[in-house]
Amino acid sequence: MSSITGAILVGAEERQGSGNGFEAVDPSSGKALSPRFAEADAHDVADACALAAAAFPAFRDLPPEDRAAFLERIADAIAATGEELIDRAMSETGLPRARLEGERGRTVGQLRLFAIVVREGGWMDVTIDPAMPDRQPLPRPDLRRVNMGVGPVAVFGASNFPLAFSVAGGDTASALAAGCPVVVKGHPAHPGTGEIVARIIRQAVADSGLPAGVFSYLPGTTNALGGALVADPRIKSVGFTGSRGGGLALVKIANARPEPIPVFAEMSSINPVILFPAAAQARGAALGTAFVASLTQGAGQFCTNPGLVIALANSDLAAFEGAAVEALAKAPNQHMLTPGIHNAFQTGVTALEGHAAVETLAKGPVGDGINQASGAIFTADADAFAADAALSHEVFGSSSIIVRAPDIDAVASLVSGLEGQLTATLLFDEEDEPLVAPLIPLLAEKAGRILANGWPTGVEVSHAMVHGGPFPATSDTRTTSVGTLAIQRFLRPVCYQNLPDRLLPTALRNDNPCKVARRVDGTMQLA
Ligand SMILES: NC(=O)C1=CN([C@@H]2O[C@H](COP(=O)(O)OP(=O)(O)OC[C@H]3O[C@@H](n4cnc5c(N)ncnc54)[C@H](OP(=O)(O)O)[C@@H]3O)[C@@H](O)[C@H]2O)C=CC1
Ligand SMILES: O=C(O)CCC(=O)C(=O)O
Repeated sequence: MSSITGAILVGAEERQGSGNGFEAVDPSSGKALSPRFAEADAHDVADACALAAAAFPAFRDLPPEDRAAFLERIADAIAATGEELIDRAMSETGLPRARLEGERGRTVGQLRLFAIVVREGGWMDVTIDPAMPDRQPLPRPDLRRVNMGVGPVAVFGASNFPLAFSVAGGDTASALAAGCPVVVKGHPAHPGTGEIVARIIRQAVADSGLPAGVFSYLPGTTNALGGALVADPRIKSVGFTGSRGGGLALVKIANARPEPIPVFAEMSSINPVILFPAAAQARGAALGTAFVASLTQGAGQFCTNPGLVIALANSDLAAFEGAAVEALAKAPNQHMLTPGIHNAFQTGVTALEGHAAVETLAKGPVGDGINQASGAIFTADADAFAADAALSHEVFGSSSIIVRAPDIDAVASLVSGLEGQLTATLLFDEEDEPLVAPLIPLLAEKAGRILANGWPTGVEVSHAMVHGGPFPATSDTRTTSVGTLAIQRFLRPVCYQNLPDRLLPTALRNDNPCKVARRVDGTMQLA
C-alpha cells in the first residue's frame, strides 16, 4: 500500500514543491490533516506536459490488448486498496464508509469496462472504402479511417466524488482508454485520497513498461495552476466536473489559446422532476418520501440532485408535500465536503428563504457540528418561478423548489424556460400518459437523460448512459462524462488515402490483425 507524502508526481519523479504548501481539512472537525501537500506550479505543469507529449506516440500506438491490461492493472490495484484509501477519503470528505466503498467499486468497474471497450475495438470505428479504379467518370481512391487519441488530456478531479470522478475517475479512465496521457489537477478537498490513487496509476505505468509521462499528478489550491495546465500547448483536451464558474473559466482559457482546444466540463443542473396528477393521487405520499431520499443522499452533493419539482397545483399534491416534509424532518444531518461548499449552500438557501415569491415548506434538522447542512424544500407558483431566473440556478446540496403549476400548459411552458439539464424525471401512472407524451420531445431538447418513475441520483456506468446535456449542464452537449461513450471525447478520426498496406496503422490493414469489426464499402463486417 502506498503511503501519502504530499509530493507532486511528475511522471516517475517526486517533487516537494517550493513554498508552504497546503493541508487537507476534515470537514467534520475543521481540523487540518497531515501531511502538508506540495503546491504544484507552472514549472511542474510544463514538465508534466512535456513528459506527456513525449509519451503520447508510444501510448497511442500501444496494441489494444496492452492498453486494456494497463487499465485492468490500475483497477486491480484500486480494488486491492484496503482501509487506508477509504479511511483517508472519509476524513477528507466527510462522506460515509458505505458510500466510499461503493464509489471505489464503481471506479474499479468503470476502468474494467473501458478495458473491455479497448479490446473490443469498436471505438476505432474502422471504416474502409476500397479503391474503385474503374469508376466513371472518376476513379475512387482507397480510403481508410480510424479513430486515435487526441493527445495529452488535462483532468480536473471533482470534489464530490473523490474516487469515481477524480484521479482515476471516468475522465481519466476514458482518456487512458483512448490512448491519451493524463495530467491530473488534484482537487484540494481530497489531496491524500488523490495521492494514494495517483501512486497506484504511476506504479501501473511502470509495471506495464510504459513511458512515465503517461500519467502525472499535480496537487494544488490555486486557479493559476489549473489555468496554466489548460493553457499548456501540449494539452489537447480537458475533462472537468465542478462549478459553472470554474468550468466556464477553463473554457475561456482553452478558447483563448493560439490553438483552442475542447473542454468537456460538467457543471450545473437542477434536474427537474415532473409529478403528474394520477401518480400524485395514487402514490403521492410514497413519492414524497422517495423524493427526500434522493434529495438528501450524500448531503445533496450530486450533480444529479433533484433541485426542482414541477407539479399540478391541486389537492393531490398535499400528500406528496406532506410526506416530503415528514421525511426531511427525519433526514440525517450530514457534513458537507468543504467549508466553501457549505457556505455556498447556506448562501443559496438563505437567498431562497428571503425571496418574496418563495415559501419555505420544510427545513431538515439542524446539526450541532460544523459544515452540516439542513436540507430545505421550498415552494413557488409557476409565474413567480418563471419570472426570476435566479430561482432556477443550482444550489449545490439538499435544496429543492416545488413549483405549483395551474395546468399542463403551464408545465410545458416552465420546461421550455429551463436551461439545459443532465436529467429530467417523469413520475406518472398509465392514466397520465396523454399528458406525458407531448412533453417527452421537449424534455429531450433540454436534458441528456430522461427517466420514468425513478430518481436521477446514482448514474449507471454502461454503454447507453448519457451523463451530459445542453449548457450549462455541460460545455459540450454532444457527449457524456459517464459510460463508454465518454471515450469519444478524446479521439479524433484520421483518414489514410492510397497508403500501401504495410504503412497503414495496424487496425486498417487488409488482414485485420486487430480482429475488430469494420465497415467495408458501407457494410459492417464482424472480426
Ligand atoms: N454540478 C456538479 O457536479 C458540481 C458542482 N459543484 C459546484 O462547485 C462549487 C465549488 O465546488 P468545487 O468542487 O470546489 O468546484 P470548483 O469548480 O470551484 O473547482 C473544481 C476544480 O476546478 C479548479 N478551478 C475552479 N475554478 C478555476 C479557475 N477559475 N481556474 C482554474 N481552475 C479552477 C479548482 O481548483 P482550485 O480550487 O485549486 O483553483 C478545482 O480543482 C460547489 O459549491 C458547487 O456549487 C461542485 C462539484 C460538483
Ligand atoms: O449521480 C451520480 O452517480 C453521479 C453524479 C455526478 O456526476 C456528480 O455529482 O458529479
